Amino acid sequence: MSMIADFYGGKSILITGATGFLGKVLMEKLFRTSPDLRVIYILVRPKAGQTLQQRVFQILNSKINMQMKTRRPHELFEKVKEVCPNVHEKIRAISADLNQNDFAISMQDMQELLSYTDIIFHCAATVRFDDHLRHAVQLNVTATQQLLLMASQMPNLEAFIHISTAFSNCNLKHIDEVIYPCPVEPKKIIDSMEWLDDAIIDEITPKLIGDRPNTYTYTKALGEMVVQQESGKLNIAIIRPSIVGATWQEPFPGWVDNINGPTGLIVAAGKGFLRSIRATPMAVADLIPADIVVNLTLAVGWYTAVHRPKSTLIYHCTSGNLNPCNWGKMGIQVLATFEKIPLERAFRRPKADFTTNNVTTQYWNAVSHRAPAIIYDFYLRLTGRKPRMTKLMNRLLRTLSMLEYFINRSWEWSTYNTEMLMSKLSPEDQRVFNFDVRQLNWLEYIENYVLGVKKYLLKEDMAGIPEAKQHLKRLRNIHYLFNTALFLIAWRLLIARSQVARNVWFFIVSFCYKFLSYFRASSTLKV
Ligand SMILES: CCCCCCCCCCCCCCCCCCCC(=O)SCCNC(=O)CCNC(=O)[C@H](O)C(C)(C)COP(=O)(O)OP(=O)(O)OC[C@H]1O[C@@H](n2cnc3c(N)ncnc32)[C@H](O)[C@@H]1OP(=O)(O)O
Ligand SMILES: NC(=O)C1=CN([C@@H]2O[C@H](COP(=O)(O)OP(=O)(O)OC[C@H]3O[C@@H](n4cnc5c(N)ncnc54)[C@H](OP(=O)(O)O)[C@@H]3O)[C@@H](O)[C@H]2O)C=CC1
Repeated sequence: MSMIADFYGGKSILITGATGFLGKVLMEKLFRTSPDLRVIYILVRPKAGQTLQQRVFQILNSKINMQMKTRRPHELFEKVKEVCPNVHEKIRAISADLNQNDFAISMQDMQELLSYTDIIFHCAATVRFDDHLRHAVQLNVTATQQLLLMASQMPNLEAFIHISTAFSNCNLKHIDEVIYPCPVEPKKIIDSMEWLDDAIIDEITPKLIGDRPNTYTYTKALGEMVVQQESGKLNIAIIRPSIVGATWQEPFPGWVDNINGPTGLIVAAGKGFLRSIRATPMAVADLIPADIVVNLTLAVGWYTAVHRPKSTLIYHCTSGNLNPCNWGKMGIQVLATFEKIPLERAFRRPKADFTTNNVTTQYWNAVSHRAPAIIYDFYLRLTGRKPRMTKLMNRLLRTLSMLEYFINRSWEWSTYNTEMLMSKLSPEDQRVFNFDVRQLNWLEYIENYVLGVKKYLLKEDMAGIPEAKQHLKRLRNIHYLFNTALFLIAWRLLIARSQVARNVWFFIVSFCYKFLSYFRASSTLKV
């Protein structure tokens, strides 16, 4: 019997960010392992044209692939529906916007949340690297502060689990499971965001974030400080995952549904848009599968509530120190998988190289990214269609420039608390809530990741693989034709303009002619 699964039975659980990547996997695992939980409250903001019910429906139900008109196998909540057929009755969606005062939650809903919540998992955040500081502070800092205030009014609350990121202190090389203070107090930052105008905020942002690369990592660090300062009598724990990737094993290998982190680049490589990337092949690729993060989160929730550690414990959910893999190995495996299982309608053949300095990066960006996009847009214009490739390529290059910081450095995260927790679990819990990253086989994981991107994110049918391979062959022929034509044109132009080139050309032609004549003569003699 799993003690952790048992613990969540009958509980009322509040999840923020449940419509996000990690939130969905968390909810799925909770329902699958503790189908007798009382309710999961999810704070959901209404989105353009969608009611709350429609958003919940979208999480729970398989999307129909309109091209195939069939229900696709393996949607996220498929297994849950077997063990918990009334799952939709156990999700209580509460209209809430974390950017608003009191989250704009109705009085009645607030009363219900305060009275019944036993555990909080705070996953909501803005994960954009380029978010305006005001917005990033509002969501990653102020909202966390408000949620803690709410939590302090919950008489039944047993644990508050805050999801941060292993990169909140990415300005350091070695990171321990402690909170490192930022120079300016979060309260001062929150206050200043109230009265400073956008232009001044823009001006001071680089000074505030200091040696961190973006507003995301900075505000996540401030969020941790807020958690520490406002913890009061609450039982709190912080989890710091590194780069969250597709699921490893559960509920299915390779499940992923958004383009954050490496996923977007995997798609770009598979579709042939991404041809070169500025990355250090030997740098540690600290990826961590989403199901490992979720298993650790649920174990931490149990441990924090039951064992009530005296101080706020921080748990690193990283792979680098226990089972390292590097970007070089990862890139090779991604491309090898696309050889076997290509994506449909690729723009070019999947083939990408790592570059290591600014000059080669600029060169390959011009030759392999910008030039093909301009040529393709020219072709689209000629055939009366709207050009779009240059815009898409510029977006990709912007994304690459934002991710570069993370793929050209290595960090060391200590994992004492995480390993301590693992040793406290029963063998059954170690199996059901496995977060031992040492058991992960990277090559197998990456292959499943790439396959998952094709199946779950892009919703491509496996039956289309032969056609996708055919398409790649056509692209290869076009590539050879194009290169030959380019060579001939360049040569013709050179010959027209340069006496030296002409001389070289005549020398080569006469040499070939003599060579052939010699062969012809010697074969005639033999006869
Ligand atoms: C040699 C072969 C190589 C093969 C590949 C090898 C893999 C190497 C991978 C290396 C990756 C390294 C990643 C490091 C990440 C470190 C992470 C730190 C960990 C964390 O804690 S944070 C969580 C991660 N966060 C992110 O990843 C967010 C990063 N993204 C952004 O900040 C912004 O999106 C970005 C990059 C600034 C781009 O902004 P913008 O140009 O404005 O574009 P949009 O965001 O508007 O989106 C464009 C387009 O995509 C759609 N979109 C956006 N997000 C999603 C989503 N989550 N799911 C689905 N679709 C999404 C969006 O709607 C837009 O579509 P349109 O149709 O409207 O144009
Ligand atoms: N993905 C990763 O690589 C990593 C993630 N993390 C952390 O994990 C957590 C979850 O990340 P992930 O699932 O990937 O992120 P997602 O972007 O997929 O999800 C973010 C969630 O926050 C919600 N949210 C955003 N703004 C608001 C708002 N104003 N009001 C209510 N809800 C809001 C989103 O809701 P909506 O659907 O309405 O947009 C969504 O549910 C975050 O705290 C992140 O910092 C840490 C390390 C790595």
